[in-house]
Amino acid sequence: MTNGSTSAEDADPIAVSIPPLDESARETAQNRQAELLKPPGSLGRLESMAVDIAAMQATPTPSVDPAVILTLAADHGVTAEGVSAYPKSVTATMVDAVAGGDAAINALAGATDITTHIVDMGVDGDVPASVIEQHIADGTANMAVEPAMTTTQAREAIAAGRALVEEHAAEAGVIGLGDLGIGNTTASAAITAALTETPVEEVTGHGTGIDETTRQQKIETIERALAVADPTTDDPLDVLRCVGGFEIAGLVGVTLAAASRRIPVVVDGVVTGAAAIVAAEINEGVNKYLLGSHMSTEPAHAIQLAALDVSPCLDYEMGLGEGTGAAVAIGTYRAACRAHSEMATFAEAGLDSA
Ligand SMILES: Cc1cc2ncn([C@H]3O[C@H](COP(=O)(O)O)[C@@H](O)[C@H]3O)c2cc1C
Ligand SMILES: O=C(O)c1cccnc1
Repeated sequence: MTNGSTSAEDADPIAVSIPPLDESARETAQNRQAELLKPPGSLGRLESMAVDIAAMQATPTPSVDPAVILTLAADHGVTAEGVSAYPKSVTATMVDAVAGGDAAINALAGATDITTHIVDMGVDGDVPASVIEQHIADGTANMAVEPAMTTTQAREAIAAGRALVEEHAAEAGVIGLGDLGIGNTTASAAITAALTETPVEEVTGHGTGIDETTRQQKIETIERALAVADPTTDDPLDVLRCVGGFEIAGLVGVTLAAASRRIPVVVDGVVTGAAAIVAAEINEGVNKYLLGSHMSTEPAHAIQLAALDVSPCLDYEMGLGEGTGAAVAIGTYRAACRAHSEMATFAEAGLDSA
């Protein structure tokens, strides 16, 4: 069951119109950068970050505020194959912790003035009433045995993600993507292998800390899943249905809806990266609205970012998810936008620029 979707989304949740970047706003912002009270180029990539956001938001004075992170949670049937260092029940426990303000995402988003929302897309267990409910089912099926979800469920989850943006982040300056779901680095690696045509061995990491023997089991599980369901690799919705997750599908919907509203989307780690490559395959216009955050320790992440042509703005050897990398990066994007909008020009300071 899902809720909050409009009849238009029910008709075709993947059909969105994504506007082109505003090149005139980019040019105005670029010119302003050249006039600010600093040697041209001396704020390095902070300058291009602000200019890129100006083109996305169609304004010469870009701002990340109000910044919102949507952390979508769901369970994965593939945990039955022993692919994670933690039991499936930890997903519900972590949703509880996020709702109570006790998780890493709460601390990091609090430190960077970001509003967070936690969403149940398909948790197999009880969650507190304060969690936003977009529950599709009690976790996906085991992808190593059968497709993770039905096409109807994949579409419902995408529609739910779109509804989340409309209902909770329509006025956001930026939206950061976050995930929770034991087993979801397996789904993410499988999606990445299929859509980027990369050998499973190269995209499969240690997730929450599995040893090398278990990683080999994870590789074998993903290879079996891709052989069992045999998704059409040039059909992103089919790949999502066969080896995805409800939170990943929801994040696809969030990304499509944000891009259609000119809201920049800050990709977090490997799970949100998997959602981003699905969204970009559904509609290539998405690419222009993606902002990198960090470089995850999971090997699929670098492959995803290269496929998306997105650069991370930091590398702190993080590999957690929840939106934690996005939270830290949004602090940097905010700094970039504030320098751009708040600094005086040489003329305002009564100085010649050269
Ligand atoms: C306590 C805890 C907090 C987390 N926060 C995010 N994840 C991350 O790790 C999980 C995916 O890794 P795997 O595929 O190896 O299961 C997801 O829940 C993801 O959000 C966590 C994992 C744990 C254990
Ligand atoms: O990069 C991530 O998003 C990640 C890495 C390990 C576990 N969960 C998420």
